[in-house]
Amino acid sequence: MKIALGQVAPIKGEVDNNYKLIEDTIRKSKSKGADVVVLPEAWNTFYYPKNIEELADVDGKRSKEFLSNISKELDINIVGGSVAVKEDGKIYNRNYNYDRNGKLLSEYDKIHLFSPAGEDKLFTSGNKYATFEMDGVKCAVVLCYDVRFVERTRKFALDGIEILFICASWATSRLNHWEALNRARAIENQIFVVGVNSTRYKDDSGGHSMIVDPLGDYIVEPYETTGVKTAEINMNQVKDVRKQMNIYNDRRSDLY
Ligand SMILES: NC(=O)CCC(=O)C(=O)O
Repeated sequence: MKIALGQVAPIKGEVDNNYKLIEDTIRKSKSKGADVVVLPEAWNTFYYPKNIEELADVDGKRSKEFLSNISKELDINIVGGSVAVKEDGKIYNRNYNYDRNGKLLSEYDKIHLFSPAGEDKLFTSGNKYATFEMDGVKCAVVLCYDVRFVERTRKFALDGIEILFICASWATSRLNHWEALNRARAIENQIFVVGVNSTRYKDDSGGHSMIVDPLGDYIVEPYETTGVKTAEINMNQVKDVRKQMNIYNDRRSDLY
């Protein structure tokens, strides 16, 4: 599976420009031969303009139409990061994922809202997660702060996921946490982790997107420059790693 990391810099409040940016990112990913492109968090409005209520996508209509049409046109899977969506008078930080035929694979609303930045005052948190199968591989997504809550990823792993996508708008000042958490989730669950963070100098979103293999080694090292990077992952590696050391067989679930 060839994965494209959509490490881009959405502009706060400039929704139309951000759609164009994301369209270019998806087209560039396709031109590099990617099977899947992964987008960052909150790419329609960025994180967060004061008039978010006006700018949020009503019922996710525009985002869904856009992602569905372009995934089908280009024959590419899209892990859609997230968009601000307004529904029944509430705002959600929502993830949509599409397959290469334009079919919605799953959606979820960010569960743990980032209270240090007041996200919990603007948004309503979700209350369900979903796994999905993409080109025959079981996957799940967590949005940014959600990755800190270790039990959630463990449950996905127990459910059989082999790739965790982490879509973020993560501050430069905590990139040490970002890198450690991406690698930890890979090592402790023996899965691939694909982390995509936006870059935005002024709003301090620090890039360092990466792909980590089930041993915790980098397939794509965290990088700073804005732009798409691609790499192939070999799904057999999950089985190979678990043949050498299988933490699932050795777990003491009777104790925790
Ligand atoms: N957008 C977010 O959820 C930010 C999370 C973050 O920066 C963190 O340190 O956690």
